[in-house]
Amino acid sequence: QWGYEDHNGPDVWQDLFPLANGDRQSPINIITKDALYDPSLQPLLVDYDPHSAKVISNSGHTVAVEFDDGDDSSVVRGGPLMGNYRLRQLHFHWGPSDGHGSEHKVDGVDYAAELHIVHWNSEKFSSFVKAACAPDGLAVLGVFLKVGEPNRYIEKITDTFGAIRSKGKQSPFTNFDPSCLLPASMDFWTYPGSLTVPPLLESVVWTVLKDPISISCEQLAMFRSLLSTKETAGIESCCMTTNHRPVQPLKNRKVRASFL
Ligand SMILES: NS(=O)(=O)c1cccc(NC(=O)NCCCCO)c1
Ligand SMILES: [Zn+2]
Repeated sequence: QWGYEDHNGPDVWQDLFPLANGDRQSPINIITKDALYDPSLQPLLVDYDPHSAKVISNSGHTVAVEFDDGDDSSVVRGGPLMGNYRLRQLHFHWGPSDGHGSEHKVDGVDYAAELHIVHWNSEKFSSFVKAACAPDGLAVLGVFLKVGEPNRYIEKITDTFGAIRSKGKQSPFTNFDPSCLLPASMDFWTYPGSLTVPPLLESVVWTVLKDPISISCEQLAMFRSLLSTKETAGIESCCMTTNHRPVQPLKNRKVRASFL
């Protein structure tokens, strides 16, 4: 099973997942001076129904809030996107210390963590799984987390950790609108990329917000206290201390900016 340790981590994912060395892999280092301002980019518009939120789960690789994607109650549109993309799940990536943990970088700088809000193209496809195999099938909104003040909305997520400590655990989680985890500005960079976890499918239109949201170091420590092992693991249980993929080659891609 793939993971983030030496024996099963990002450096050996290519053994089982050949796309690891593909032409549009994520994450990347966003070099701001090379980003092209594109005035034709529309504003990114999110419209989420808090009742779409269903469960929060420990997948063993991250903690994810899963949404009911049976209709277009919660969507993102605009920006570089053609049509509606339906909200599916959100999850986080972090590192072993506060100094790094984001997946994307900005001018070589890491943030402490990164939130991914995952959507799929419900205009062209009938399911997430089908959309995940198409070049414009998924839209992931990336939000950087910077260590600072405690975040009262992240607190709603960390409050559930006692019930989902080990891999495979789930807990009801509703009445949650992910807009509360977005910064004041919706300025973004966008580029064509991939899932940052196996199978690394090259089906993601990435939009990475320029401004971070805050998270406290205590809240970050709670993410690292989640377990990547099942409850039955007993004494061999281990903490989810890191789950971020290193940056990948830009190759023949352009990053566009929605702002000057
Ligand atoms: N990291 S990411 O590129 O945003 C990305 C995009 C789409 C799916 C995923 N990850 C998954 O689907 N993981 C399956 C388990 C997560 C829900 O428990 C990650
Ligand atoms: Zn992710």
